[in-house]
This record gives sequence, C-alpha cells and structure tokens, in this order.
Amino acid sequence: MTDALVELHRLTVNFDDRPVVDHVDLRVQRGDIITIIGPNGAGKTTLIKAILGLQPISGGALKIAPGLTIGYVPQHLTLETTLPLSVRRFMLLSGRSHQECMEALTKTGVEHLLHASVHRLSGGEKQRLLLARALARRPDLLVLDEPAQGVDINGQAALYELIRSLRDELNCGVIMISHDLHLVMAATDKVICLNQHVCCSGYPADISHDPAFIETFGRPVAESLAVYHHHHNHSHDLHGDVVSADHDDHTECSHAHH
Ligand SMILES: Nc1ncnc2c1ncn2[C@@H]1O[C@H](COP(=O)(O)OP(=O)(O)OP(=O)(O)O)[C@@H](O)[C@H]1O
Repeated sequence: MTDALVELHRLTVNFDDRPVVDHVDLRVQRGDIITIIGPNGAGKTTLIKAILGLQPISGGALKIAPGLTIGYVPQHLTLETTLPLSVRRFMLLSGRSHQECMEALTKTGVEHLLHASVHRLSGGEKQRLLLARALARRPDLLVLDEPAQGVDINGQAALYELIRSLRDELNCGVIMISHDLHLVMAATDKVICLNQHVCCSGYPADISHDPAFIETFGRPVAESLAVYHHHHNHSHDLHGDVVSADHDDHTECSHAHH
C-alpha cells in the first residue's frame, strides 16, 4: 500500500466539551477522491479545518505526509466588492508566477477571463477561479468545501468531472464536502457519511443500503437515490479493495447506472 497523504486516527474535536467530530478514522492516498456527506452541523467543515491545521484537535491523531502541499477551495469567494480586482491580479496574489497562474486557469477552463473583474464572474466561473488558485500551488492534496455551491445542475456535473480529470492529471488526493447527494451517489468515488462520527463509508452502491445512511438522510432521500443503485456483486473496503465476491471470475463492478 502506498503512503498516506493524510491519516486520521480516532480524531476528535470538541466544542464546549461536545464532540463535533467524534473518533473519526480516515486515510487519503494519491488518486483517492473522498467525498464527505452528512446533515447540517454534522462536523464536515470542522473535520476539514482540522486537516488544514486551522482547527486544533481535542483527541486522536492527525498525520500529514512531510512536505505535503494542500490546495484549499473554500465554499465562497469573499471579497471587498468596492475594490477593483481582476482575475489576473487575484491569481497573482497567490504568489505564483504568471505562467503558473495561466496554466492553472487553463486547466479549469477560465483563462479567457484573465482581464475580467472577479466581482462580475458567474457562480460557476468563481468556483473555477478558486479551483485554479488552489491548483497554482501544485497541490498533493486538494481540499474542497462544497465546491459546487451556487452552480447550476449542469455546471455541478461539469465541475465534478473537472475535479476527477484534475485528480487523474495531477495524481493528487482529493477530499471534498458535498451536499449534492444525487451527483455524489451517481459517482463511483468513496463516500464518508459523517454525523459527528462516521455513520458509514465506502462506495455509493454499498452505503446507500446501509441502515445508518437511511437513518441519517431518511427513507425518502435514500429511496430517491435508488435510481443510481446498480447491480453490485461484491463490496469494497474504504480503499477500494474488493472484500467479497459472489462470482470468482471478476474483480470489478459494472458501473452502469440507469
Ligand atoms: N468555532 C466553533 N465554536 C463552537 N461551535 C462551533 C464552532 N465551529 C462550529 N461549531 C459547531 O460545530 C457543529 C459542526 O459545525 P460544522 O460547520 O463543522 O458542520 P457542517 O457539517 O460543516 O455543517 P453544514 O453542512 O451546515 O455546513 C455545529 O453545531 C456548529 O455550530
């Protein structure tokens, strides 16, 4: 097994003696996309803040690979709207060279907006700009907090597709928070369902049947996601390894969705 970029062992964060993140285990390697889902107040943002070193932990262990570069994409771009700011200037504020900034903008498909005002960008363009700023750091790990907020449904699918192709190109790890359950559950990436503790985790087809998942999101939501369930004749562990198989002549699932 390759070395982990980030490894959490029983990580706990308390606020006023109340565990908001409770004994969470997580391991992220290069190539992984791990999506954290869970209801409001479940501790998702607190968990990624702890990984980013912005939130002190109350217990457990957090191991970060030495020299790890993290690219962070926050939920929103919060800027002083009275100050004029072009995309170019915004990118250069990251401290990276013009060429690195241009490469990153090209990767996220917004290089044509170089001279535009950041205040006039659409929701989807802003998210692509934030992603470009994170990429300019050439990260080993991308951490995204609801990257598709304020983006329409087609734009969301395109953004998730872009994140997947960037993962392939950069061979980085990705941790993201998402509320877009339909998109998350239609994908084939690993999912962690958090509600202070990890309720369930694994691949969508496996966790969507999990009683803890149904309890967390309610039966109507779980049933509405049934459209994405596919015939799955084996299970995966959190690292994607097949842990059981009904047939002995296959090692992968047919991820054909309806
Ligand atoms: N600095 C803080 N001090 C005290 N309580 C906090 C602090 N930050 C977060 N909390 C509380 O911790 C809980 C988890 O918050 P967090 O933002 O991690 O949830 P979340 O899963 O990201 O929620 P959402 O989906 O609504 O964004 C909430 O009850 C929140 O009020």
